[in-house]
Amino acid sequence: MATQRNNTWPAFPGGEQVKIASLDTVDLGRLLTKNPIEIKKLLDVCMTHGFFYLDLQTCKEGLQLIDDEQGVYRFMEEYFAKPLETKMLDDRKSFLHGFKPVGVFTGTKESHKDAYETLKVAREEMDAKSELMPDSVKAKMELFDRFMNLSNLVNYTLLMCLSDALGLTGNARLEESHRRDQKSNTCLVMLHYPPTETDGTNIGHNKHTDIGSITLLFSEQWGLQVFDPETQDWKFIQPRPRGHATINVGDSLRFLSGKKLYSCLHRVIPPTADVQTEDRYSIAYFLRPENAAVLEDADGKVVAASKWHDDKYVMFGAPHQEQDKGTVLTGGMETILGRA
Ligand SMILES: O=C(O)CCC(=O)C(=O)O
Ligand SMILES: [Fe+2]
Repeated sequence: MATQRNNTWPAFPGGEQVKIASLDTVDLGRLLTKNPIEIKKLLDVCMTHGFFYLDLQTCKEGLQLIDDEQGVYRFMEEYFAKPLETKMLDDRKSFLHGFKPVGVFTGTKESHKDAYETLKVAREEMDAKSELMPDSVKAKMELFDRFMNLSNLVNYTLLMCLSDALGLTGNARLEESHRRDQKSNTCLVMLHYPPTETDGTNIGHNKHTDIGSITLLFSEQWGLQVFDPETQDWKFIQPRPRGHATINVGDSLRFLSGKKLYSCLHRVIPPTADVQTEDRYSIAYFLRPENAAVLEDADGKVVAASKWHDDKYVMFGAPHQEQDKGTVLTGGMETILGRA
């Protein structure tokens, strides 16, 4: 039985009525004890929506993650409030490590750039306690190490339950292409959407499917939207702070599952008509396959997981016209869902 720590979730800003996605909730405690009904439910949501809430309040690992989530927000408020010049010292011009300023990628609106900055910590650098990690992260090593380990445990639990539900054995099990001692692009990404101008050139986080296998996402604020194939429009995802994470399947897991699982199309827009009025924070832990894992993409092309990662990041920076020409940005899902 879930101990509900909080079920009064924030209302949409300004009291406006908006379309809200109806997502199922999966229980982490039940998955950890291999409850067959919960495992079946997990498979069903991953085959039909690819997006769901995960209730973290039903096991000690989840409760610790909820507490640490708050610690990470406090860190982010302090970190992103620093002057740009200071944050740029952490810019390693990398898709996997360090700081990225606002405006590197394409935004949600034609001829606009993105409106978010990020700080990334790769799992392999955390595992190696690498000196290359940002000093501010190293100063909070205990928090980040625990947070990333718990996020990893959650995503592996999902992966193992999905392997069970799909009846996979031996090397075909999904965990076998996500071995922790192999090189991968698995990482923690902290995202900050600063307030924007009315007529600014930066807006949102453009529509996309995630590159990797499973994304564990936290945010206490509105802005995330998912494309609903039934109604052919965007719906907001209700934030459920202090108790739930939002989980989604990414392209790599879709491809590894022989396209049985559904990699979901999503984006972030300011909830208040094109202008981000408050600072928005979100935290994503991206579990990705080993770099050498072999994927068959939406066009039937065989690619290494690391190449899919790099190609997709290059596409994030391309103009809309270019993005719309191929299947990379949305993992081919627009052919299935309809054009967003
Ligand atoms: O900021 C968010 O809520 C979502 C970010 C996201 O979709 C991503 O970084 O892939
Ligand atoms: Fe995403």
